[in-house]
Amino acid sequence: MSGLDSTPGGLPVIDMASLFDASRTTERAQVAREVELACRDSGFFYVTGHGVSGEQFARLEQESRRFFALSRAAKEAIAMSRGGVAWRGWFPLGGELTSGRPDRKEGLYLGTELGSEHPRVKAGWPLHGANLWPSEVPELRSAVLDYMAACTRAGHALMEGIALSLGLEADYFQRHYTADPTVLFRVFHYPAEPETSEARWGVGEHTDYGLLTLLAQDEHGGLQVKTPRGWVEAPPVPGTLVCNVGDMLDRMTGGWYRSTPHRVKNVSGKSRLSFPLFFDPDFVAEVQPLPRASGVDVDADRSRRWDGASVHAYRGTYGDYLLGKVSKVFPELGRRVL
Ligand SMILES: O=C(O)CCC(=O)C(=O)O
Ligand SMILES: [Fe+2]
Repeated sequence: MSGLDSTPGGLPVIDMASLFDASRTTERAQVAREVELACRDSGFFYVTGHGVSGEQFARLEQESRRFFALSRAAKEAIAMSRGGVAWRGWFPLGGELTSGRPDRKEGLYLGTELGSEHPRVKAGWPLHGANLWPSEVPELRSAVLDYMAACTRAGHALMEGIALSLGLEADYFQRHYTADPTVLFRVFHYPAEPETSEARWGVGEHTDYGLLTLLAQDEHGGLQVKTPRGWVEAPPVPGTLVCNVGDMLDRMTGGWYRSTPHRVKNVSGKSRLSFPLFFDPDFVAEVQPLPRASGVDVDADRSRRWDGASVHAYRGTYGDYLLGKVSKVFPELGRRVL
């Protein structure tokens, strides 16, 4: 427990424990109010009571550090180019272009572990398949899979809180979008930059694509969020996850909840690790505006959207939207899949 109500930059810290227990109606209603305030303001908030243990996080961090310390050749053995259409594996520093420029980070792309017998894998669906694991750090596999399982449970619970905050039944998202969520997970390493360097962006300004992102970060910091009051730091708070609204929730709510631009610059002088889990709609879901009955006027707030209306304009499935986005940040892979 952090014991904090908010970070120095004003991002709220919400105890979400009651979202795991449907009988705690009063507390859940209170959490829903806090979630609503956060989503109406910056679209960013921290959570405690998320069910990911300190031990799970510590193992994830430790094994990830061991992975990034491997030689380039060892990391290249699981390069993304070997992951095929599943879009998994390691990419080097500068290998991803979040806002059209190379990011100052390396990373490991992961997701729901699906075997070759899974119907979607058999049918060759992009972004579905097996993760690539480094043979030199075999412990990384269970550390990642345990963490992802716990964090995905937190994602389901949080979506109940978000549904309640929008005046919907708690299981609204589960019923319509996330019975089989698209879960992508990344392990990022932002190397220490020399103090004199013009510190380029670790990740350029962007919004996330899906419903909700749950991010664990080490103690070094560097994440920045564009709030209505300007850019603020989202500093590390031990034991918390940083959550933010993605484009699909913005789309469903007509901008009532905001998918907020954020970026990373590692100025700590240390090597920083972060672990975003993207909790997103089923690949085949067609994401629709919320029912009017929820009381949210999905048209009213469209103009608040930071980049005009792009997330509201597209047609198709979440998978189509995601592939369009991913092919911009990884042009090489995009050419292979699309
Ligand atoms: O590393 C971080 O703190 C944030 C990463 C991020 O924004 C992303 O992967 O979408
Ligand atoms: Fe992001």
